[in-house]
Amino acid sequence: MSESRTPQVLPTRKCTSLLEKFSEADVPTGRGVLRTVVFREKRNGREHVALVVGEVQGLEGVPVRVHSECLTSEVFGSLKCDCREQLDRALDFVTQNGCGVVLYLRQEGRGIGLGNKIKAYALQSEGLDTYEANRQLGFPDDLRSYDIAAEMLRLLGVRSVDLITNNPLKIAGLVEEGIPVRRRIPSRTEHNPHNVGYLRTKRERTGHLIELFAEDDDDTEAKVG
Ligand SMILES: Nc1nc2c(ncn2[C@@H]2O[C@H](COP(=O)(O)OP(=O)(O)OP(=O)(O)O)[C@@H](O)[C@H]2O)c(=O)[nH]1
Ligand SMILES: [Zn+2]
Repeated sequence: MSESRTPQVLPTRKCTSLLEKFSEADVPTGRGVLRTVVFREKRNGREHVALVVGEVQGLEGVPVRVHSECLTSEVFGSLKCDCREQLDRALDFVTQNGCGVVLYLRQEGRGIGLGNKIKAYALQSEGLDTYEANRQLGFPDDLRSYDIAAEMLRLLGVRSVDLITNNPLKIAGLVEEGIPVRRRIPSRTEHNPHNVGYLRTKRERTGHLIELFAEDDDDTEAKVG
């Protein structure tokens, strides 16, 4: 009797490439030089940025922040969220560490875009929370995907990451896209009267590991901030 040859099911990932590496230069900043690498999405020309410190090619456990664009806080100083502070603290961490990557993804408003985020803010001023406002506009809670981030990391030669985040879905998203997450580095920011409700909602509704109050402190892990 001939040997049965049941095909083995192997883990797969998309073979198609979503991105091209478009340009690269050293940019001096107050924190030091950031190697600024721009990737372009082939399907729509959208540009995403990797800010690289040190030599990360072929390394395991590279400190990485996967950051989503937030024009309102990062450029205009909005106090409604903690995005700008998270970005600043991640840049502090990778520059002080001498090695790491901050990916700046053009996924404004958790992927719904700036105009829709401002529509969501208008609904929030009527009493809806951040997720209810998204739903009212016909969007899911979070429209982001991590395929672009994963491909950027692969193109940079990063083998596994220590992810700077409080968002468990971000960890799961990267792992699903084939990037091993060795551990989480918590990102701690200050809350204010304008963002405390938003942070609390993220903690309660989507399990964000946000330390809001002194009793949440756990000094056993490395932290950003
Ligand atoms: N739709 C919507 N997007 C928001 C709102 N507030 C902030 N954002 C967006 O949320 C995104 C924040 O993303 P991240 O900085 O990755 O934060 P996160 O998903 O909470 O995860 P970590 O910061 O990694 O813990 C940015 O794109 C902001 O523009 C809001 O009320 N509604
Ligand atoms: Zn924000």
